[in-house]
Amino acid sequence: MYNNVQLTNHGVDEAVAQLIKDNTVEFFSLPLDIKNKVAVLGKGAGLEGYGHHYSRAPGDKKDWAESLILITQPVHERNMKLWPTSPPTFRDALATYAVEMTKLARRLLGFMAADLGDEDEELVEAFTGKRQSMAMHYYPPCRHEGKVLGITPHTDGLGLTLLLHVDDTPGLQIKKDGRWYPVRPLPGAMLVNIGDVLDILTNGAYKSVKHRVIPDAERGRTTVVFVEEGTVEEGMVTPLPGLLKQQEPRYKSIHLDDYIKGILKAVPEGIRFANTLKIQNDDGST
Ligand SMILES: O=C(O)CCC(=O)C(=O)O
Ligand SMILES: [Fe+2]
Repeated sequence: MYNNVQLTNHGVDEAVAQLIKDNTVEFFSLPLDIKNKVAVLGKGAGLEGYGHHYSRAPGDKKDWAESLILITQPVHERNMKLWPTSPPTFRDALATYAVEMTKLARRLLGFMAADLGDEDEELVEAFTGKRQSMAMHYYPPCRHEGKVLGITPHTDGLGLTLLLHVDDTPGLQIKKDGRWYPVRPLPGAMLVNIGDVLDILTNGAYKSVKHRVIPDAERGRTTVVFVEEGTVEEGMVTPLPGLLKQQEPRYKSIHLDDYIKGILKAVPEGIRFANTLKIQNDDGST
């Protein structure tokens, strides 16, 4: 069972991946006033748009990244005012990449369902037709090691995250057994990251992984991150009903809307909201 792997044989159309990489690099290289045309709308308006999204971490280290976050599916939830028109091929690149990534996510979720013995593919169903978003990040080089972080340590709050490295600059680290391990970008590879919602849906079988980004002293780093949300019927974030026929639930159920509100409040405080949903056993274990 895996919860953080790099897939090299992922079948994503190379031209489609190249197009999103090229457009992302070009976007971040544009003058600030152009990028700010799609700036985050401000407090309470959600995370969509261009800006310094993660500079809300507690502690004295500042997050050192420029990001562009957009909802890509369903189409009617796209906020086209925040979809850049420069470079001119960016919108097309985003839309075609989202379609390719939906196919890859379906295949991966199918493997996970088989692995879990989820014969009815409830896991695949949970993600079908749900909201997807993309986050493009640029981490400028930084020589002040120790003073800044590319992205503060976190687990991804939502379902399945698929990360595409645009270059081979290192920076991403994952936490395992209390230690940070660097992820070395493999050319063309897609990094699979389990988010907290997937952890909850699989009743803890697939565990979300804590990760952070450390900026490189010499080179900038660009990534393209695809995120898919998953819920069971009525928009609930809960262990899959099929799994609970044979297991006790490890997480309480919550509606996705309340879950997202919970994350937005917990993240700035450095809290993993999913932990608050864990069911304690009589002996205090989870
Ligand atoms: O850019 C990266 O390597 C990580 C980005 C990330 O953790 C995120 O978007 O949640
Ligand atoms: Fe992340």
